Amino acid sequence: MSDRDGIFAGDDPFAIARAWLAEAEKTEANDPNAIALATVDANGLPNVRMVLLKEIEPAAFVFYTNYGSAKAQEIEKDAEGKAAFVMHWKSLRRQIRVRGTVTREEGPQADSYYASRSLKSRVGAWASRQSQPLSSRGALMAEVAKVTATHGPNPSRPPFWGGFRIDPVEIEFWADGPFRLHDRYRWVRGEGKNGWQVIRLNP
Ligand SMILES: Cc1cc2nc3c(=O)[nH]c(=O)nc-3n(C[C@H](O)[C@H](O)[C@H](O)COP(=O)(O)O)c2cc1C
Repeated sequence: MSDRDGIFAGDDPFAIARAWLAEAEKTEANDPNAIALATVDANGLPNVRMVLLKEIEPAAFVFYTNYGSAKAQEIEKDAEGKAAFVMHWKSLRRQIRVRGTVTREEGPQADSYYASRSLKSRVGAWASRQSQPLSSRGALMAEVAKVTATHGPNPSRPPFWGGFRIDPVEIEFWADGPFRLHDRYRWVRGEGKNGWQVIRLNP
C-alpha cells in the first residue's frame, strides 16, 4: 500500500510537475521555470548551465536554444541524444530531477514560440553565435544592428535556433522534510509509453 499522497499524489508525473511549477510561479522571486541542464562532452566531462523550461507537454519537457551552441553539440553528438536537468525552488524547498533522451523541436511549435518572443529577443537569436568566442560587446551590438536592418520587423526563426524536447526515462520528485528526512519518489518509465513504476527512495 503506497503512502504517496499530498503534493506527490497522482498517476501522471507531468501533471505533478505542472502543479509544482504553478505553485513556484506564485512564490519564486524570478525564473520559476529555470532548469539546470546537464550534458557531457566528448571526453565524458559533465557540463551544466541554466535554461528556461518553456513547455511541459503531456509526455515531455521543452526548452529553446541555439543548435550551434556547446550544449547542442553535447546533446546531439557527444552524448548521442541524452541529457538531464534539475529544477529547484528555494521558496518551496522542492526539486524535480529528469533524465532522458532528447530530440529537436524545429517545426511549427518552435516557430510559434519564436514568434511569441519580443522583437529584440528574436533579433538577438539571429545575432548571437552562441558559445563561440566574441571579440567585444561592440561586435555583438554591430551584429544586432546588421540583423535589425536586414531582417526587418518580423524576422523568421533562424534555422540554427529552436527547441529541444526531453523525453524522460526517469523523473524524481523531492520535497524537504524535517531533520533532513526528505521525501523522494522516482518515476521510472516502464514498457509502453504510459507505464511508470514509482519507487520511494531513502532521502
Ligand atoms: C536563468 C537563466 C536562464 C537561461 N535560459 C536560457 C535558455 O532558455 N536558452 C539558452 O540557450 N540559454 C539560456 N541561458 C544561458 C545559458 O545558461 C548558457 O549561458 C548558454 O545557453 C550557453 O550555454 P552552452 O555554451 O553550454 O551551450 C540562461 C541563463 C540563465 C542564468
